[in-house]
Amino acid sequence: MTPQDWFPQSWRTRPAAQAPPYEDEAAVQRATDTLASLPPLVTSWEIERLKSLLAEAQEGKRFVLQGGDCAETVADCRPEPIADKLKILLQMSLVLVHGLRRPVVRIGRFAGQYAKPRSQYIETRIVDGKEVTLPSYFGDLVNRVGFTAEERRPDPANLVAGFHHAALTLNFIRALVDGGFADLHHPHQWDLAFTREAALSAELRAEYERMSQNLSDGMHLMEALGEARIEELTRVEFFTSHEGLNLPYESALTREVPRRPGHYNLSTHLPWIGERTRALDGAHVEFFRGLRNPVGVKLGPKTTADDVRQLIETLNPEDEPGRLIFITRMGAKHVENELPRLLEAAGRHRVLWICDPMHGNTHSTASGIKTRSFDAILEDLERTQDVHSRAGTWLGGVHFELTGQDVTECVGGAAGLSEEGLEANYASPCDPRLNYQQSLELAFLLARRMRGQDRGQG
Ligand SMILES: O=C[C@H](O)[C@H](O)COP(=O)(O)O
Ligand SMILES: C=C(OP(=O)(O)O)C(=O)O
Ligand SMILES: [Mn+2]
Repeated sequence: MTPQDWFPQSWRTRPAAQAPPYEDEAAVQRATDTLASLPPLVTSWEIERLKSLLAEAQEGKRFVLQGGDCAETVADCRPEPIADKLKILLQMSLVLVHGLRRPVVRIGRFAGQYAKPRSQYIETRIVDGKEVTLPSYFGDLVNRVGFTAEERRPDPANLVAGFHHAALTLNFIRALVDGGFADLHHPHQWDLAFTREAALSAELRAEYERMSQNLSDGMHLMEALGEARIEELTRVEFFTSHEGLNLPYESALTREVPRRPGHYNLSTHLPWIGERTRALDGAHVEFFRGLRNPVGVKLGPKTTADDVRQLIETLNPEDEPGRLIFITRMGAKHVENELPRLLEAAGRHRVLWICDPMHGNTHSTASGIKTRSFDAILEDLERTQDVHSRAGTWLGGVHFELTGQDVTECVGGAAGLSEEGLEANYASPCDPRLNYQQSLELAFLLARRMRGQDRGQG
C-alpha cells in the first residue's frame, strides 16, 4: 500500500518550491514534534468516505462544490465568518442540487487553508517616505499580513497556532452541522442577515425562495412515500480541504492508523498541490504520492500533456477510483486552446475534473488592486463546460474563492460592482473572493446552464 521508497519525510530529498525562509530550523522541529503528538483533525473513515463520493462524482453521479477563502486567517476564526461561509456553501449547494438533480459533495477551503504560495518572495513598500522591503505574506501558518518586520518574519510557532485555529474552526463546523443547522428540510435557516435586504436582486431572491420551497415540499413528499434515497439526498456533510503547501506541517500530521494500510494526512480530508508546486521531481509530488487521501492537483494553462500523464502515473498508478482530482484553472482566454489536450492525455484514466475559474482570471486595476471580473469567471466556467461536453468528459465540480460576507473584491455581478467600488470593503489578505451575492448568482447561472445541457443530451 505504501509506494516504494516512500515515507512521510521522503520529500526532504527533493527540491521544495515555495518553502518558507525559516531562520531557526530547531524551532521548526520543535513545532512539528508538537504537531505530531496531538490528536488529528480528521479520521481515515471520513477520508475514505469522501474518496467514495469523489469516485461517484467521477462517474457523473455527483457534483462537487469546493469553496472558501483564498487565505484563511486566525483573525477571522470567529463565529460569524465561519457560519456565513457554511451558509453560502449550503445555499449554493441547494441551488446546484435542484438544478443538476444530483447530490452535491460540499468541500470547504477551510480549517487549515493557512499557507499561501506567492509570485514574489519579497514585497517593497514606501513607509514614511522610505522604501522598505520585507518577506511577502505567506499565509498565517507562516507569518502575518501586517507590514512590519516582526509580522512578516516566518515564525515556526505559527505552525502550531494554525493547527489550533483549524481545530477550533472544524469543531464549530462539526457542531453546527451535527446540531441540525444544515438540515436540508429547513433551508430558510441559512439566510444570511442581509439576504432580505438589498444584497440579492429581487429576481434572484424570488427564484431562491421558490426553489427552496419546492425542494422542501419535494422532500416531504418523498419522505411520505418512503423513498429510500431521501436520506442520501438530504444528508448534509462538509469535508475540509486546503493546499498542502507547508510540508513540515503536512508531514507532521501524516500517520498510520489502526486497521487500515498506508498513511493518511489527517490535517484535512482533501489536500491539493498548487500550480506553483506540482513539479514532477519536486517535494510536493513526492509527499503526495504516498498519501491514502484523495488528492487534487491544480493545472494552469502551461500544463503539458506529458505533465498530465506523469502526474497520473505517479499519483494514481493503480487507477484507484476517487483518488485523483485535476482542478483546472486555465483562465477564460485559454480554456479552449489548452484544456482539450489535457483531457485527451488523461484518456480513460480515472480523474475527477473540477474547474477553478478564479486563479486564471486575476488582474490588477490601474490603481494596483487585485481583482477578478464576474464575467470572466462565468466565461471560464462556461467554456470549460463546453470543452468537457465536446470531449465527452464530465465536469464534476467547481472550485471558488468566496466568502459569505458582503465584501467588495471581485467586480461585476448583478449588483454591478465597479472598480471604483472595490475599496469599500476589500478584506482579503491575498486573492479577491466572490461575495455572498456574486457566489449565489454564479450557482444559479451554472445550475441553469448545466440543467439545459443535461436536457439537451437527454
Ligand atoms: O492563491 C493563490 C496564490 O497564492 C495567489 O494567487 C498568489 O498571489 P500573488 O501573485 O499576489 O503572489
Ligand atoms: C494558490 C492557489 O491556486 P493556484 O495554485 O491554482 O495558483 C489557491 O487555490 O489558492
Ligand atoms: Mn487564491
